[in-house]
Amino acid sequence: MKLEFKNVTKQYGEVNAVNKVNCVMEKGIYGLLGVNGAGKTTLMRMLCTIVQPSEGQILWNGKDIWKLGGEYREVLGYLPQDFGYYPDLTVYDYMMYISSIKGLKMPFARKKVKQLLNQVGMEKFSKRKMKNLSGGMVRRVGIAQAMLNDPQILVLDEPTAGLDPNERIRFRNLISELSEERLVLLSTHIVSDIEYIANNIMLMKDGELFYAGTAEDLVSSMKEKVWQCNVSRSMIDKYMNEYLVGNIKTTKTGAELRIISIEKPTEDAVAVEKNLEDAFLFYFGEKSEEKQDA
Ligand SMILES: Nc1ncnc2c1ncn2[C@@H]1O[C@H](COP(=O)(O)OP(=O)(O)OP(=O)(O)O)[C@@H](O)[C@H]1O
Repeated sequence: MKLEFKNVTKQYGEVNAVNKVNCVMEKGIYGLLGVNGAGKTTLMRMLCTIVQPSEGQILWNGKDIWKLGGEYREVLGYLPQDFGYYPDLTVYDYMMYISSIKGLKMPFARKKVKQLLNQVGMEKFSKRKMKNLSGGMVRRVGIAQAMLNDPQILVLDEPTAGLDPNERIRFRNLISELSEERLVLLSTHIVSDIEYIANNIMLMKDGELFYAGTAEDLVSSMKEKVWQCNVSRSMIDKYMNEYLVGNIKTTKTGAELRIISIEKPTEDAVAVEKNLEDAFLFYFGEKSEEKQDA
């Protein structure tokens, strides 16, 4: 399986929502990270043939996805960000309804719906109306419906939006479980959603894909070191203004700061291992001074 973006651009008036994206994707989990408005949804909508690129091509095993049409949609599963459903349908009826839209035959659909609801932990709620589900439950049904055709490409647009920390963990495990023999593209602006499950990280900013590769390579591409140091309360603002500061943990006397910097910020600062969160802050973040200036 091979999915290829060739110079893919989407313009909305003056805005380049997606700008000349080039990349090749194969089996595995791809975490698409970017702040709001970076172009993630537009990129995914093009991949799902909902929006047509203004320029460029998306190829599935060497063929243009628009030319493949229905044949391509058969291998695709999509959970949109604004996942719409019929509130009065029960979970089971909703799944059966989507099965019929996807052209699944009745006996097979019944079996598949049962199996998927079981897999996403929703079988015991199959008689509950969609409108009476929690946000996390709705998302789980959303994933199950995207899996009905056993897709080779599974596209999940911010599947963890609005979920609590426990549900996020459950989701990570579920996505990891579902990723076998598939290409999963998952967008988020929360690093921990993908830190442990994605083999590949893609970073988007202002419509451009400016990094695609492993998390390890991304982290080591940062020349800066990550330091941990303790500062007194009165000095916190000074460090916040001078450095790129990640975590701030208040202590009895002041705060423990996680600072990204080439030089050692304080005499007793200790260099610590860099992680994906640091890299994300480094490539997307800004010093609080810059925030104030903006
Ligand atoms: N239908 C549209 N018409 C006009 N502009 C659009 C349209 N869809 C997206 N845009 C613009 O394109 C840019 C990228 O939007 P997109 O929704 O793809 O970003 P995103 O990374 O998915 O953000 P979010 O996480 O907030 O969904 C934004 O500037 C947005 O305002």
